[in-house]
Amino acid sequence: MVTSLLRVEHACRRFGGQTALDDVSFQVRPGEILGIIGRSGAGKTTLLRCLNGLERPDSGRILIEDRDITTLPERELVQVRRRIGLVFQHFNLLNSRTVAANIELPLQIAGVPRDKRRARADELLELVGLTGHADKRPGQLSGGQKQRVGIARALAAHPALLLCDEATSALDPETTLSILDLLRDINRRLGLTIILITHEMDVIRRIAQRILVMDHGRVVEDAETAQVLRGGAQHDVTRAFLHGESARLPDALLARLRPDPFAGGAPVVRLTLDTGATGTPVLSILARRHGIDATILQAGMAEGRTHMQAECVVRLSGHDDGAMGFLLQASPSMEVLGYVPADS
Ligand SMILES: Nc1ncnc2c1ncn2[C@@H]1O[C@H](COP(=O)(O)OP(=O)(O)OP(=O)(O)O)[C@@H](O)[C@H]1O
Repeated sequence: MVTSLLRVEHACRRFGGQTALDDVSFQVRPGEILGIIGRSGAGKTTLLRCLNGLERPDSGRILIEDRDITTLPERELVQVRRRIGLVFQHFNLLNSRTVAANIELPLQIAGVPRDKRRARADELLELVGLTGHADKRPGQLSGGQKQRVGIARALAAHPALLLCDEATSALDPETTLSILDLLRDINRRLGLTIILITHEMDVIRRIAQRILVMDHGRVVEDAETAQVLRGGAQHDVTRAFLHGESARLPDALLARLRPDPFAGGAPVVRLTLDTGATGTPVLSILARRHGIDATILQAGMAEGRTHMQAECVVRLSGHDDGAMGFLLQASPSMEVLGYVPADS
């Protein structure tokens, strides 16, 4: 029985003096959604190319359904590649073909007869919400619709793994959400394993169960997304991704911020709070029950996995032993950024 759909063991890849992959190891379980995030140059593209056999690591192994693709001859590699569906940032659709013919392309290459191909394309068009668009050309579709076609094409040959390379980076925020929801739906309905390569934490936050953070060719974090969002990040790069989306703290505040508590100092904390009808009036409770005044120093909105959240940096004045416990309950990812004079 296959326990891990994909296993990367000590993969290394260098280009001249440049290390693109440095001893990369991780596993992906069947049915999992894994988000791989990293800054530009971190090694994501090289890893993706190694995963689909376009590139071979200099050393290490990559096993897909227990077959080591780093040693397979080209003919067998083609078979393993059929187990992987690719979704691209710029869709890579052929405008000379209809939507249905684009979806059928991988099946045509694999020699599947025309009537079976068309039946599969119709099935997939329904799955991605594009019934009725079969005979259009990609050029007649919106960006989000094009990506739906890209996803349908990637699914055509019943892959075991869907590799999405910055699949939403060319889309506006609303369309991004609808595509991520579609991927989550496909994962649930088909039990399909998905790997998303991205540089956006929001993408991971929204659908990935696990996060892998790459930096300078290394995996610096491999954890459950929920754990990282609760404040359990192990590495600075992960924390930078988590908070990089929120505006940088104002320089005047940074200049006053000291790392350790001091007499007359007030903590500055970053809170992520639920909004809307389900949200607790955290700051009111803090004042009424705990006698703590919270001054908002910075605030913004962030997209959570299921709903919008408010992210704010506040200075807490007053003292109450239960206050921090209460805040941690309301915002499990609460982070104490430092201390400033209480009267500042
Ligand atoms: N074919 C190549 N020849 C030379 N150097 C390369 C090649 N491919 C990648 N590199 C180098 O390897 C490192 C990792 O690059 P890679 O493209 O994998 O990173 P990335 O995380 O995908 O970045 P981006 O988000 O900008 O695409 C970089 O320093 C890059 O310059």
